[in-house]
Amino acid sequence: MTSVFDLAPQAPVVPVVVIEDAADAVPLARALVAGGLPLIEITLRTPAALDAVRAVAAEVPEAVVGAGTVVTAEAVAAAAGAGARFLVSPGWTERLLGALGDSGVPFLPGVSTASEVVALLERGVEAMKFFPAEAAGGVPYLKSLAGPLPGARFCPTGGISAGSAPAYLSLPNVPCVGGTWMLPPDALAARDWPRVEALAREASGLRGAVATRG
Ligand SMILES: O=C(O)C(=O)C[C@H](O)[C@H](O)COP(=O)(O)O
Repeated sequence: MTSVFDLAPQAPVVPVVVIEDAADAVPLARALVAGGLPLIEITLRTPAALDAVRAVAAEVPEAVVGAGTVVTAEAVAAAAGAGARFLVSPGWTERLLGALGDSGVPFLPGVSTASEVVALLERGVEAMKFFPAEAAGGVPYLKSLAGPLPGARFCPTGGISAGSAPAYLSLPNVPCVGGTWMLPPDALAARDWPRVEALAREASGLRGAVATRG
């Protein structure tokens, strides 16, 4: 199955969106895409989330929209039905993993310990979300996993900022990071899409910053 990491390999950052009004989804997604962040995770934390996924899938073809906070088998079916092209969960259980695998949609189950990583590798899953990234050990933790578990690749998410993202992106086992810093609540409340686009553009340049730093 296609890995989430192959859906938009040029995008170093996955914006994690919490949406209150589905009508905001399309302009918000367009701003993120224009800023260079086509991979967009809409969390299933609000009643508007599935409509938002549906709208972006239908109206913003340049975006690769996914669903986050997918914690039940029922949510897997709902998100896939709404057109989510990838699914993200903060954790996993056997039942959830079974539903994710059966959906045919690329997914990132969340892990925060070495044992969980081993358990997923044992089940043939190599793409994972590292959550909550900063609270669970951050860059030193992921650096420590790279030696014994080089097959696992992570999208760290949780507490990451524009300042801390480059250190994550410099790790060999981190193709991208997730975060909300390009979506400040006041900009969303004001529907300030140009500001979101500018912050997205800054975020999309972060891998370049890592590369030039060597
Ligand atoms: O909703 C989910 O499924 C989650 O796992 C939580 C999100 O990844 C974090 O809420 C990211 O938010 P920041 O910490 O602001 O970057």
